[in-house]
Amino acid sequence: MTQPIIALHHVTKRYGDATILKNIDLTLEPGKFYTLLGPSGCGKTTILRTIAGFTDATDGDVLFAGDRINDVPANKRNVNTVFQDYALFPHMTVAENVAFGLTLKKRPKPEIAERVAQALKLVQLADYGDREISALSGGQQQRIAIARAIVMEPQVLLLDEPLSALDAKLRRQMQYELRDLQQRLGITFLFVTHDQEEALAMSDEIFVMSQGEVLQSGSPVDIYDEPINHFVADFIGESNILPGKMIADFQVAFGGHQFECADAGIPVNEAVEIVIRPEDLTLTDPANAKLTVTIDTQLFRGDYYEIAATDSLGNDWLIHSVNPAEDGESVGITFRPQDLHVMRFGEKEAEFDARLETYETEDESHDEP
Ligand SMILES: Nc1ncnc2c1ncn2[C@@H]1O[C@H](COP(=O)(O)OP(=O)(O)OP(=O)(O)O)[C@@H](O)[C@H]1O
Repeated sequence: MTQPIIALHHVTKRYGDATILKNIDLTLEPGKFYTLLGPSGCGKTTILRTIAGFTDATDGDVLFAGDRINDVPANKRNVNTVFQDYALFPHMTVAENVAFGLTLKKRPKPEIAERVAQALKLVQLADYGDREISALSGGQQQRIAIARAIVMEPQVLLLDEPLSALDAKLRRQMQYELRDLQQRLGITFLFVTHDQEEALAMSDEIFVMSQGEVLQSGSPVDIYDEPINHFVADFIGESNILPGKMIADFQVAFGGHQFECADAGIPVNEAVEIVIRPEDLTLTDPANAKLTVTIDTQLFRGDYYEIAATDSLGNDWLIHSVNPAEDGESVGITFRPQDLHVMRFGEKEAEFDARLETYETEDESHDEP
């Protein structure tokens, strides 16, 4: 593995009796786009502040390129932050704002001018240097805040909900721009959001947080397809989460029937939860179906119908279908074994990874001649 640019080892943060971060371990590799995702108050900003040096960890180590930096002051860390409210100086021009950090460092004037011009070009506002901050739109102010951070040439850029003040359309555009900028700069971004769509769209790797803990980390696809528990499944994307029981390896029961699934290593008869994404369900004739449900209601969402239904045991189902159904109609649903994902109650990420390893390795050994 590449030497991490940032690592947190067993980082805990307490304010009085309240434990805000609980034994956080995370590593960031150079040049990747990472996201801290979780509901309000789960500790995302506190992690950024700990890395930036604005907050001290109560316990644990903060490493930069392998060196412990707990005692290094914020202005000596090769890390810059873009804040949620941009924190631009309203009485300065755009160029003066972007130049601020370099001026503080007493860099020569021609160097400052060149680096400011370069940073403004990178955020596509090359001609805006003389503008007043108040004469910029929200999206432009956002880009200036980013220019002011990247002009310092940090190895790590921390972004605290930088898109939250923008309207939906501009927000989408800025998602593309930020991703593109990260790839062009080739530096590490650690982005904070509570918006799961934004996290899925932009990140190489996501850390899903709840109540001061990282519950799961992985690529957007891994986290979407194999959420570790109810919280993650529910927080990321739309899902059907049903109570079930493990019958055997690769066999699970729910909704009154047994089904083939892609999960193993769980004791027989253990109570589990099953996740199926609404887009993995297909409406079909009840005669060919795996389960029959009754349609309660449906909403037209433009490119699909979002259908709410109930099975014979009273479980609620959400189905995305390109075809509409009739309210009150009894319809069949089908799904593939690989679209079921079984979750154990209370399983931690390390246990989940270890379990997956056992049967994924077994699978490979079955493949050998
Ligand atoms: N200086 C402080 N003193 C006491 N408690 C604090 C302090 N700073 C943060 N907290 C508490 O720590 C918890 C985590 O806050 P943090 O800002 O890290 O959450 P967050 O996930 O970034 O939330 P949001 O998405 O709302 O910004 C909150 O309950 C907050 O009230």
